[in-house]
Amino acid sequence: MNKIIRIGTRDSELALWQAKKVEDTLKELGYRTQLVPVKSTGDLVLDKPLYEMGITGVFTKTLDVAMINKQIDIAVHSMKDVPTALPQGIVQGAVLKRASTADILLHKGDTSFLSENATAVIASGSLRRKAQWLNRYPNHTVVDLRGNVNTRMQKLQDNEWNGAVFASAGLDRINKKPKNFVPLDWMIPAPAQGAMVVVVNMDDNFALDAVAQLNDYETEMTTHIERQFLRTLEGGCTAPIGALAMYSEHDDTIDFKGVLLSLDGKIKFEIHKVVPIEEWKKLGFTAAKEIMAQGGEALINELRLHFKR
Ligand SMILES: NCc1[nH]cc(CCC(=O)O)c1CC(=O)O
Repeated sequence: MNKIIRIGTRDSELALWQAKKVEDTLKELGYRTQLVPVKSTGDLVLDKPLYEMGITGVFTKTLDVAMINKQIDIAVHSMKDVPTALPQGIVQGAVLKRASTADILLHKGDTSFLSENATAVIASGSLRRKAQWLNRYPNHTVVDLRGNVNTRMQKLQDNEWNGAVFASAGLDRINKKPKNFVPLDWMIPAPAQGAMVVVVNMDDNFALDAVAQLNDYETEMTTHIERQFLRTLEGGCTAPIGALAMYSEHDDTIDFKGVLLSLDGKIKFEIHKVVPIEEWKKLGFTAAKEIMAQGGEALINELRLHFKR
């Protein structure tokens, strides 16, 4: 019980907040912990190429390498940034209780551009947000916007754009949600948006036992459904895909919404199912198969070709 659990985190404000949240909870349970901010892959060396180890995520690979090198014991991620296939030897230790799943639009006080036929420039670096925005507002233009939450907020202020799309959960966590925002209740979030995951080395029973106590079963289940939908549809390519599963205690059912769009938002395949809880394990898979049968498979194949070029 005396071992110190080293918690790896990236050094953005949001990442640090999330890692501290896990640290505090572990401390409350009586564990000793240490936060280890990990900067870039540059100073981390592995004796095998990353892809051979199944390390693919842009946001997660630095921590994956640190974990395989045993420089950290666990890593905390925004679950939506984690590829659906984890690297060899790394397992999901816990999914924390989910916060808001919503996307929101930050604007500058005037929202008249949301009325029909108006034009506007909206910023987002996400294929999913861009496609859903253009599907709903075909007269608008969507420009690219990348960086961590703080950088993106600054860029919105520094540019003439009308607004930019953010995950509500990220802004809530670092307490930076401005008053100028509108919730986008029609937009389907990224699979696992608003959830945090803790990953652990497969053979580390001490950390696995500790972290298991942080798991929220309902969030584990709903994010599993959403990520299964994503994995079944895209199979390694990137595509504008949204998914949201919600458990209803009252009916003991899962409400699932999924969407796949073309990059320009002109084509959209949607699914909405409400199923008894007993069917949760296959729900993401069956929903994805239905989207494919609607014509989604051809669209995915097109996207695969597009990104190969
Ligand atoms: N890709 C960046 C990212 N990863 C997780 C969050 C916020 C927290 C969450 O969605 O769980 C964000 C910022 C955003 O999408 O605005």
